Amino acid sequence: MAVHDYLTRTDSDTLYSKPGLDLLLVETELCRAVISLQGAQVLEFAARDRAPLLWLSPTSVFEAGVAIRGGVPLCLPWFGEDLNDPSKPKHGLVRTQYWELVGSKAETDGAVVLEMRFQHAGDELFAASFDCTLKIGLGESLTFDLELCNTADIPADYSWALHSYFAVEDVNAVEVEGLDGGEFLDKTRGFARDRLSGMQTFAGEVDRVFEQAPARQVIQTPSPITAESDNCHTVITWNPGAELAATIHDIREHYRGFVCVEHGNAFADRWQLQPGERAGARLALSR
Ligand SMILES: O=P(O)(O)OC[C@H]1O[C@H](O)[C@H](O)[C@@H](O)[C@@H]1O
Repeated sequence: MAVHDYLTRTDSDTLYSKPGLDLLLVETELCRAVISLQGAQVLEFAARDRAPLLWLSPTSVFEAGVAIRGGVPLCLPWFGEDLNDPSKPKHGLVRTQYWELVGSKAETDGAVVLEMRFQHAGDELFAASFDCTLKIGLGESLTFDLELCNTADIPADYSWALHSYFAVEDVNAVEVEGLDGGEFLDKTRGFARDRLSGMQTFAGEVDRVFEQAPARQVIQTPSPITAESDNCHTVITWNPGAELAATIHDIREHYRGFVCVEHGNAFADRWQLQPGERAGARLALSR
């Protein structure tokens, strides 16, 4: 398959009638996907004859430097608030920066792999320079292969997550399998430690960090979603619930349509990389 057979360069005006960002559209026998060059963020993915995997806010803005609400943003090199300096942007730097598409190829099984790259020079927000490659696999499932290299001459801590917004029929009826018995930090209660018994459900606001979490979760909703990871030790479960959602301009009443089950290495699982050291991880999502 030649590149132009499956990849179209487009923009948010053409696809969503909201000018502002350059997008990639991938259409193959196996799937349809939309990817934003800002953030290397997958916004839409549906395998052929399958329900859409991801939720993209109908009220998201598409503006350079502003986080897009939905899909799979990559939060890196810190996750959530920078605890040492809350004035820094939430969820790191890379989700609001333009990434370079450095390569694309079609595999023999028909899957398309896009290779995206972002290089950080080191600045006042994050002193260490780093080089980040994200290979996005678009086939029957959606896969991410992340590789990060600390290119600085100082050691640095990297805390990150692929912040998947999964499309669900009704968040109140969703159950997440694969976290039973896990200890978590409850962000809604000042990071209090607690332990989950049974399935993770979403009655109201949920914001939990599971360290050393199992590699596989199943999101039970009509047409279940499976997430399977390799070297992602942290799972974060999030939905703001009705009350908090009402204060978030690009969520509001739409909170019922998604659940976030995020995979990465944050908090105690963060990567501590020496100068020149690399680390990698993989995540596969399917429905
Ligand atoms: O609104 P954002 O900056 O995209 O963050 C959205 C959410 O991301 C994660 O799930 C965090 O654990 C939440 O605390 C946060 O509210």
